[in-house]
Amino acid sequence: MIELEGLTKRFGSKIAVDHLSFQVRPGIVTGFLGPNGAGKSTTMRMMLDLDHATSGTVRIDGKHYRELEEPLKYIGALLDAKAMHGGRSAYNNLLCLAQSNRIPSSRVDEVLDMVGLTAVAKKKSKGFSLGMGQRLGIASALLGDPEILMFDEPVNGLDPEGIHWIRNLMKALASEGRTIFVSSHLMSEMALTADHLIVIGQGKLLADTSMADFIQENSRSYTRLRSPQQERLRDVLHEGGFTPVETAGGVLEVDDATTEELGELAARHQVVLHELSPQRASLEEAFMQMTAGSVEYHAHSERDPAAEPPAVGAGWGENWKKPAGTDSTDGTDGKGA
Ligand SMILES: Nc1ncnc2c1ncn2[C@@H]1O[C@H](COP(=O)(O)OP(=O)(O)OP(=O)(O)O)[C@@H](O)[C@H]1O
Repeated sequence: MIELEGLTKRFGSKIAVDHLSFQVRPGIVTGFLGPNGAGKSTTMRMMLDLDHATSGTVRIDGKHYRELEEPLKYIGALLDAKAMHGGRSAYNNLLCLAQSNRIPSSRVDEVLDMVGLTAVAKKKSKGFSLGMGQRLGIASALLGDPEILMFDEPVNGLDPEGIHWIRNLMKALASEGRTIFVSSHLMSEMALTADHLIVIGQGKLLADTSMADFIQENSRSYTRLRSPQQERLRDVLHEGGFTPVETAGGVLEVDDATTEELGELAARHQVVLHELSPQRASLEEAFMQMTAGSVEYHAHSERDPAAEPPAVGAGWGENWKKPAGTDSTDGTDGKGA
């Protein structure tokens, strides 16, 4: 378990992290999202005591990082894959880390095997590709067999097989009851990996919620219907009390109805259906929805918001429906569930 309470970091006049309070719970993968410059890396660095907090606290299983006797055995982290000593082999990089943390050298072989680097264990890490460097960074995070693991952009530079591997690794580690905290800019990847989301913008907590609830509350879900008897279908839907909206290609879209209701209605009136499909927005679309109407979007209103990336800066996330008691604007952030 990781617990943040009122965590704040100032760099001069810049507030990078602003009274953040949340918990990262064991047994699930918690995703950490926010636009560039939101304060994710600074938050993670403070969790590991690499940056000193201006105010507030972080507790790792109830203790401050500095109070952990052998920290690698409590918390492992991949923050910067390039942090390894390039002149040393992958094996020696891990061996040095193991020896300085009283971890048996046999564990080095185990983690090299886990990340698929056994064949290049004796090669100097400066010759490694970005993906191999990520794997070495993940190996170092796993070295102490910690209960808590933090990964900052772990899929950076990984090929599809590597992405699949890290996704399954994180899920497997979580299913063993470990606490997994991961940041990523790849929304599609995050949607497949994380069970819970912590979202920040401009250093402030915007959301602390399950993945399913986040998508549900920030997007429209509807049913798509196609039929060779389109006009008849439209009439039947109207008679059934629904309000179909016709879109391109003769597709009808209906909100607030289940596929069962619509399918049975069509069957009762002997209308042939070629498509009856529930539509649920992706995590990325939910983000677009969350940021739509923000101050920045109004500033660019002549352009199509759907073609824009999520807004960064003032107003980011204003549309998020915060759970009661999580208002961070007054500096008294509520804790997440
Ligand atoms: N050492 C520093 N000195 C001054 N400002 C800093 C420093 N480190 C971070 N910042 C600023 O703090 C803010 C948060 O940065 P941070 O790197 O934590 O964001 P992030 O969410 O990790 O961004 P990204 O997604 O781009 O990695 C940014 O405005 C950044 O410019």
